[in-house]
Amino acid sequence: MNTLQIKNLSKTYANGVKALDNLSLEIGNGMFGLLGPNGAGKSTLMKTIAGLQSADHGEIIFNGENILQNPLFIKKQLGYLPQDFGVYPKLSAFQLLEHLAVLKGVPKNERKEQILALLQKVNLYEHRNSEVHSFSGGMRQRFGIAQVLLGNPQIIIVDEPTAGLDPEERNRFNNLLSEIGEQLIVILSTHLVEDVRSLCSQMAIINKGCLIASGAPAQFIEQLAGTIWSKTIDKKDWQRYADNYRIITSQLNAGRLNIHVHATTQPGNGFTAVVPALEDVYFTQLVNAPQHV
Ligand SMILES: Nc1ncnc2c1ncn2[C@@H]1O[C@H](COP(=O)(O)OP(=O)(O)OP(=O)(O)O)[C@@H](O)[C@H]1O
Repeated sequence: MNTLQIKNLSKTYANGVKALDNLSLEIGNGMFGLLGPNGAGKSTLMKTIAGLQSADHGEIIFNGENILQNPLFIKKQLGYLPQDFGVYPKLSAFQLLEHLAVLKGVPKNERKEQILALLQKVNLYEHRNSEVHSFSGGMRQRFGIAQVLLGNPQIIIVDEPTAGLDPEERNRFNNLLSEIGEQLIVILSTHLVEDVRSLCSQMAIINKGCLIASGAPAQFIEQLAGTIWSKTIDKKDWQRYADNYRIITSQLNAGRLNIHVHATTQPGNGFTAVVPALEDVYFTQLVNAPQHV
C-alpha cells in the first residue's frame, strides 16, 4: 500500500498569491479526484507533489519519506502528465518513449518490451512509427498515459487530462485511466465533476488553496439525499429566486433555467426532490465553505 500525506502545506508565489493555504490531505492507493474552481491551487499542489516546485511550509510524506527534503525519492516512482504536455520533438511514438525510458532509468534489456506493451495498452501500437506531433488531442493524451506508466511508477498524477477532448476520446481516455488499477496512487485533477464520480473512490475539493472537504464521492452524495430540490423557472425570475433560496446550480434547458436548491425541507411551490449528483455536492460545498480572502 502506498501512502501520501500532505501536512499543513502552504505556498505563496512571488506576486503575493497564496496558492496553498495550510492544506492537509491523506491519499492511499486507488483513484483520487481533486476538484476545485480555476485558480484553486490544484496545479500548484500537483507540481509540489511531483517535486517540480518548493513549498513555503509543511510536509509531503510519500511512503514514509519527506519528499520536500528528498524529491528524488518520489521522482523515481512518479508518472506525471501535466496540463501542458504539448511540445513534441519530431520523433515517432516509439522513439520518444524510448528516449523517456532512458531518462526514467528503465533498464536497456526491458525497454523495448515495456514500450511495445504500453503502446498496446493505450491503443497506439499501430501508430508506433508515426510522429507524436501529428497525433490528435486524444491520441496525445493516450500517449501521455504511456509515458506516465514507463518504469512502473507507484504514483501517477494527471492534471486536467480530458480538457479539449471530444466526448468519445474522453470516454476512451477515462476507460484507460480506470484500467490503471488500484495498486498505485492515481491523482486526477479535473473540472469535470462527473469524471470524478465515475472514476474515483476518494476525492477532495479545494478552493483558494484550502481544503474544503475530502472523502468518498458516494458518501458525500448520500449525505445530501433529500436536500436537493429542482425547479424550472424563467430566466427573468432568477434574481428573485437567488434572493430567497440557496441556489446550487442553474442550467439552461430549452431557453428556461433549471435550478437546484439546497434545503433541508420542501422549499416551496413547484420544487421537486431530486437524487443528488456529485455536481450538487461540489457546488453545495463551495457555496457553504467559509470565505477566505
Ligand atoms: N508561477 C506562478 N506565479 C504566480 N502566481 C501563480 C503561479 N502559478 C499559479 N499562480 C496563481 O496561483 C493560484 C493557483 O493556481 P493553480 O494553477 O495552482 O490553480 P488551479 O486550481 O490548477 O487552476 P486551473 O484549474 O485554472 O488550472 C492562481 O491564482 C494562479 O494565478
